[in-house]
Amino acid sequence: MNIAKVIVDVPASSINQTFDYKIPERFQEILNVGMRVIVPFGPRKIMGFVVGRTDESSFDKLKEISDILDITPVLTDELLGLGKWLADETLSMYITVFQAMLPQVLKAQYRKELVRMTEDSLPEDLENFFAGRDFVVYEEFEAAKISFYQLQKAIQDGDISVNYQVKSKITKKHITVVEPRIEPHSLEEEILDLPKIAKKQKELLAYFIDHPEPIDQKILVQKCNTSKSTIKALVDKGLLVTFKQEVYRNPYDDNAYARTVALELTEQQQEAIAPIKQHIREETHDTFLLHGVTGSGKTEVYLQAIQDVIDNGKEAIVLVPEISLTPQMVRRFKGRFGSNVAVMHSGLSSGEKYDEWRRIHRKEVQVVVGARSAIFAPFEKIGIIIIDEEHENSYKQEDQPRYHARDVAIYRGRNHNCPVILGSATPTLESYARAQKGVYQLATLTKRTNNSEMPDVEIVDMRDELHAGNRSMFSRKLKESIEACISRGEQAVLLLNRRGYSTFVMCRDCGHVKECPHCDIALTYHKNSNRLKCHYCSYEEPMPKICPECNSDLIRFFGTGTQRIEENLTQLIPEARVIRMDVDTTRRKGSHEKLLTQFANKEADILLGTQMIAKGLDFENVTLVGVLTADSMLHLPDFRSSEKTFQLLTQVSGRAGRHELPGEVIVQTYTPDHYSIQLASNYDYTTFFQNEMRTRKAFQYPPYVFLSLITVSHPNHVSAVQATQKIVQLLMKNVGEDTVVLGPTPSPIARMKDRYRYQCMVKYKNEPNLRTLIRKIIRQFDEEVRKNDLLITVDMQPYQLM
Ligand SMILES: Nc1ncnc2c1ncn2[C@@H]1O[C@H](COP(=O)(O)OP(=O)(O)OP(=O)(O)O)[C@@H](O)[C@H]1O
Ligand SMILES: [Zn+2]
Ligand SMILES: [Zn+2]
Repeated sequence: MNIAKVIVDVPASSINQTFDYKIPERFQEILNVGMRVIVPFGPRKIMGFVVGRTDESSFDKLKEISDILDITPVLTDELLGLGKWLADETLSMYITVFQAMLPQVLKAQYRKELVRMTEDSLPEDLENFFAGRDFVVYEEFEAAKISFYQLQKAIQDGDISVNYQVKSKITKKHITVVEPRIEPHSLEEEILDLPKIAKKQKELLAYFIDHPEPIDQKILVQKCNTSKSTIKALVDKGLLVTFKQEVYRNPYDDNAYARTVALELTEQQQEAIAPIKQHIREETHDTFLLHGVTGSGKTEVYLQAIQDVIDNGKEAIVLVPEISLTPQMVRRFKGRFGSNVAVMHSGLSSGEKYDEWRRIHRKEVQVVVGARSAIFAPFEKIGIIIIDEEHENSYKQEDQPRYHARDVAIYRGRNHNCPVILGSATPTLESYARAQKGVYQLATLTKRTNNSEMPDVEIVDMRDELHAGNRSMFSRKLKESIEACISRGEQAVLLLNRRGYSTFVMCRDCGHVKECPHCDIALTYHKNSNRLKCHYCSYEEPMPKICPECNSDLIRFFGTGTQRIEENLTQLIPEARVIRMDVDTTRRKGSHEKLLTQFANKEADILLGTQMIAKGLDFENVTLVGVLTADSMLHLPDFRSSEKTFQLLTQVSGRAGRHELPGEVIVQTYTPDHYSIQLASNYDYTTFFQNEMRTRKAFQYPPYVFLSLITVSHPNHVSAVQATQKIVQLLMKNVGEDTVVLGPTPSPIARMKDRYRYQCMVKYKNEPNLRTLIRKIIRQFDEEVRKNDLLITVDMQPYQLM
């Protein structure tokens, strides 16, 4: 078995296969499948994953593996198999999938360097540049402003060569630890021997008499109010020693969480958990849909199921939406399982993420709570997989590989013979339909744990407000309720459903709207900088003073950004203290948590924010929830817009009156009769499901059919249309009768970053060879993709149709 099969780090469809390499003698014993290696590939050295070992190769002149990057495999056999399946399923490259399974720091970085190959003199510029050195990093050449042509020629002549160095980004954290070198009783003598003026040194030694154990130098300096130089002086005298120790970066102080114990389950919870526990015990796979109203105690069910898994010696993966990985959520898991929990989400630094991953990899924890990519946790004895708020869009990755965490969860659940739980107050139509058909097991929690009523929802028709002469964003009813709420000393949450709305700039005279010159989308006004920005390509320009079309000075911004709402709010109710939460105020690391903590500490009366405030928050003093524009999402070109509206309204309503105090919800809308608004206000999921299923059936959308979306983009309009047209034709010729191929149609955002975008949509019920077919079709465009800047992306389960 001296040949390794390697997937190399070249994300190109023509290279999406294994390559054979000889395993040199010195690596024979240690090289294992799942390790990362460095291999020569063409003129350079690159990273690759070993996916197999074999004795034979159909090639006779094999190159050798240059180096091994890992000591233990980073991908288990199960993950390698999963990666292969996932790449096929989502039409992605193997390398892209493997890298998606690992923390960012394990992706290799390549450094180019120039190597002098000759003793003869080089052209003057280059000679000066090398200045007697044998190697120079490539960036230096770029900075040196020497003609590239000269370098090219020297490379052709063999005087200089380009070397690719693979550098891993891994950094481990070390601390300096201090401990006494001699026995405590001898320390006493030493103290007496020290000169009188060495007071600080004496104090420090005295500390070690009582605490002889090693201590982090930083903590020691703080604790003893001493300095590094004092420590050093004692080290020099041979009384103390310091050494470096590797530590994990743990962003959470595990001791800071008060331990909780299992609550006595309500009857409904018991009924829901019984079959799950049975599967844990019997080690069998099944998928459960836990449909429970907000506040019905789904999380407690998860916690107790996980406890069983831990007692069984197995491991648990819990996925929560990125946004709800709030301190509250972390506290609930760390509170129950302490340091047995690793947490993975994008708010951590890449070093912290790597350390949390290593704790999982080394099996030092049994539970991981994380966002989407935690589904790839390298556990080997998984006993349960839980996806909380399973309806959340963030479980679908909108980038290669375009996978849905739910599919991965079920695949791994089968591999490990363990139950998978999907939990939500508003399950996706897809999941609920599967539960109805018996593909998933349905468990329902209809009551809140404290039996408190769901808060009353009042719908306010904003057209009536206009007729009554109220042109503000706040209805009279909402204003009154906010004032009453504040005067009772309670708190309010206001949701601005911003998608589809933003602050665009329009000329009042001629109606001209400022658009991005590179994308077909209006520019957004940013007040802080008084500039217009594009959210798709980061283009920006200063806010114009006059209209570029008609020179009128009546150019103004419109729309309803959170910033403007905040201003209106403070004008309307000056005594209100407001915390605003949106992408702008939560950009900095930790700011999300900080704002929530302030709100929890009652430092504000109102929490105003976008979607990110709708989920998972549990504040006992919140009694009023206001939705400013319930319908702003309804009119997006997306067949899921009603479903998303229903979900959002239900989730945000669930934030009010969760504890002793009764809650109230006010929903402002211009379309009060729309069924998703009406039914959400009655918490009527079942009727919503039935209605929406009828619509989906009539228009042939999921879950009645499957969709595949192919998007083609090119800087030239005609090229984009033509390529899409060709794809459509090739598909039509080869699919079954019942399959519908739509297109070419311009994407809803028809131009982005100066590229024209067209799409082709396939709707099908049964098309077993579709993936192979699409792969084959795309291969026909390989050349155009490589040379002509054509871009084709395929999404086998599209959620974003833009
Ligand atoms: N069996 C129980 N007895 C008493 N209190 C409980 C019980 N189960 C859960 N709770 C409490 O009820 C509250 C709501 O529960 P939890 O947050 O788990 O609900 P949820 O269904 O996850 O809600 P949401 O979907 O709104 O996040 C929590 O404060 C929780 O501690
Ligand atoms: Zn104008
Ligand atoms: Zn743009």
